Amino acid sequence: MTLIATQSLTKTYGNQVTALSDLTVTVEPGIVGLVGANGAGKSTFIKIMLGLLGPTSGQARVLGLDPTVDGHEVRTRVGYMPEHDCLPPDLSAAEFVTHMGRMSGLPRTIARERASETLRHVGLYEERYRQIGGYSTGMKQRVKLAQALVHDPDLLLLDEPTNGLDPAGRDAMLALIERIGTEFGISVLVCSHLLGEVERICDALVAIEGGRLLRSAQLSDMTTVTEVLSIEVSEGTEELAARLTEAGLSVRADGQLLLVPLLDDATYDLILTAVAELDLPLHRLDQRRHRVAELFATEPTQPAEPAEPSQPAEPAAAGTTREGLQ
Ligand SMILES: Nc1ncnc2c1ncn2[C@@H]1O[C@H](COP(=O)(O)OP(=O)(O)OP(=O)(O)O)[C@@H](O)[C@H]1O
Repeated sequence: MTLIATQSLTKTYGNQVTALSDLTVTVEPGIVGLVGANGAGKSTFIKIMLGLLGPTSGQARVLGLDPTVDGHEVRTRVGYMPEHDCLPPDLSAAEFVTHMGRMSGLPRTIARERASETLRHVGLYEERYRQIGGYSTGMKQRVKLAQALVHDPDLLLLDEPTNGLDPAGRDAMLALIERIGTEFGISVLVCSHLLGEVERICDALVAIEGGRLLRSAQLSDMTTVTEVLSIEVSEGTEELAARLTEAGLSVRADGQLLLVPLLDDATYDLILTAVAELDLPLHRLDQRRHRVAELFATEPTQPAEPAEPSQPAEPAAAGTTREGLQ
């Protein structure tokens, strides 16, 4: 079942700011990244899906429901982790998550049990009776995740879940989201301006820019194999580069890697012969895959609808990363 489907969705704030513009997209089950620079329209998108904001024009369906009409039902089936800190400092995590469970319609005892269970899933079981005000940023993010999970939703909407976390905290949060998606079978839409981060855990990506759809695809379709061989030796990289150039190959260095166009099978033979003759420890020799960020860096914008001749879509600057999307 399609989780989210929008048709020409547009949202303007006070006739001045266009946060979403003619956005037509579908989100299928799995872990899906909604990526875009700050201000691209991700939070607006989520709030419309939850029925917290109405669109200016266009339609949205979430789990087959229209959030402008069935907002309450949508919110009972969807968990939401907001971007900003919204936690009461003088309540314990157990009290707060139980309260949120009650707000979602769970009976008192069930809400208490589910709160303990979800706090265990997010790794806060031992700390659950401490006041939230004394928690670290990472712990607060986990409380926000627990309250989104407490009513056992079919879909989680997470707005910048790694905000404010250090690298280890980010890794832990991403691992937790991945586990929720794979082990619990709950679909997740993760909003982030950090493309390199979400691509690690997502099955599919939806990229938006200035409220418009940039690209929507399965991750596997985005990481296509290229006609370039990537070579890594533990030592003697420069020596090998020189030898391959002598052999007539066009060699490009990329950090510790050497990149060589794959012309035919003879290219493999030339490389293996050079490595053997120089007696170098070969660490890796494989066909390079595009990284997702490279695709965003070099491909022109694909408008959702054909652009008006008078208003051509602006291509992305070749060879640069999109501003703010890291
Ligand atoms: N309540 C509002 N009133 C006016 N403009 C708004 C409002 N909320 C958002 N905007 C504007 O709409 C645009 C999209 O904002 P939105 O918060 O949806 O983007 P975002 O991708 O979630 O970015 P961020 O991660 O920085 O929140 C921005 O230009 C923002 O300034």
